[in-house]
Amino acid sequence: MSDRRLRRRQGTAGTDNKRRADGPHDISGLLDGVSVVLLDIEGTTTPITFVKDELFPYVRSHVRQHLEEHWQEEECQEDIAALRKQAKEDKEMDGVVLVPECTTDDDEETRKKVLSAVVDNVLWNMDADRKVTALKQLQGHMWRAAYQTGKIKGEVYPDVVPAIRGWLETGRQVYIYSSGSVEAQKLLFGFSSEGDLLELFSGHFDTTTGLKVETESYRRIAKAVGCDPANILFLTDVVREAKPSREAGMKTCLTVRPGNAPLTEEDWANYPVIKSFSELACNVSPTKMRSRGKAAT
Ligand SMILES: CSCCC(=O)C(=O)COP(=O)(O)O
Ligand SMILES: [Mg+2]
Repeated sequence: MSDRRLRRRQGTAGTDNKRRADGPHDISGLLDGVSVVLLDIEGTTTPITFVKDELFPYVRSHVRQHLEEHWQEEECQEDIAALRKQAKEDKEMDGVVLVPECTTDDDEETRKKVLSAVVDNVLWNMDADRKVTALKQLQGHMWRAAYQTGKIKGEVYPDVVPAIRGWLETGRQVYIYSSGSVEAQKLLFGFSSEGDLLELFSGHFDTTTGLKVETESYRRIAKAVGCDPANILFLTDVVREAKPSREAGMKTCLTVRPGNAPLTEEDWANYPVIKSFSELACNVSPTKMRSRGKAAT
């Protein structure tokens, strides 16, 4: 059997991302009728390596220190309570670490025991790259200090800002939908390598609206932005997110970026694919710029 047929049978694309990204793929008319562009972050606006090699390791190496320093604070206790609640829901899962009850008045021995359990619980959740709100809220709170002190700068692909500006100039709105908490999203774009980009976005959605693999989440987003799903274009690197967004009636396009998981032949056949936002850029003419506010087709 040929390599290609074998890969198709196994449902794996091998090096196809590179081969296919260099070849033709149909994205014509993708922006037609679109008045809202909804963007994923990791693997779409931002390299996966930034999340996996900078953001997540920061949490792993600072979680104990963060808990030690903020233990008495309401926000920290709320984060711990949310992790405890999530762990109870996960109690049947392999290797789950439960978080014992605690108060800020506990003796030192109890505090240390609970703190270690929280650290282990966070690491267990992160080992599985779980997208649960409790973990994402804590991560967002931890990254706050890292961004504000300049230890971390949000990475954004160079083709992202020019394309967004073109969409805005042609009367479209841009929203973010990421598993990272809304606070984490605002930090990434507020303290980005390209400066403060928050003014580009009309709003942000996270897992408090629902998981990205569930169709209902996309229906909720469409309702929240007051737009028919058919007029929303969702860009993501993950097929498990593309599928439910399409089921909800949105237009969907996959993004291929360096380091993203390879797409299968079937994915290439089923979805439009871009490797840079510049493929969806609007060349704004001076006339169109003067009539801002009108959605272009
Ligand atoms: C908002 S930055 C942190 C990204 C993150 O925590 C994550 O899980 C990535 O999720 P995405 O939905 O952007 O792929
Ligand atoms: Mg992604």
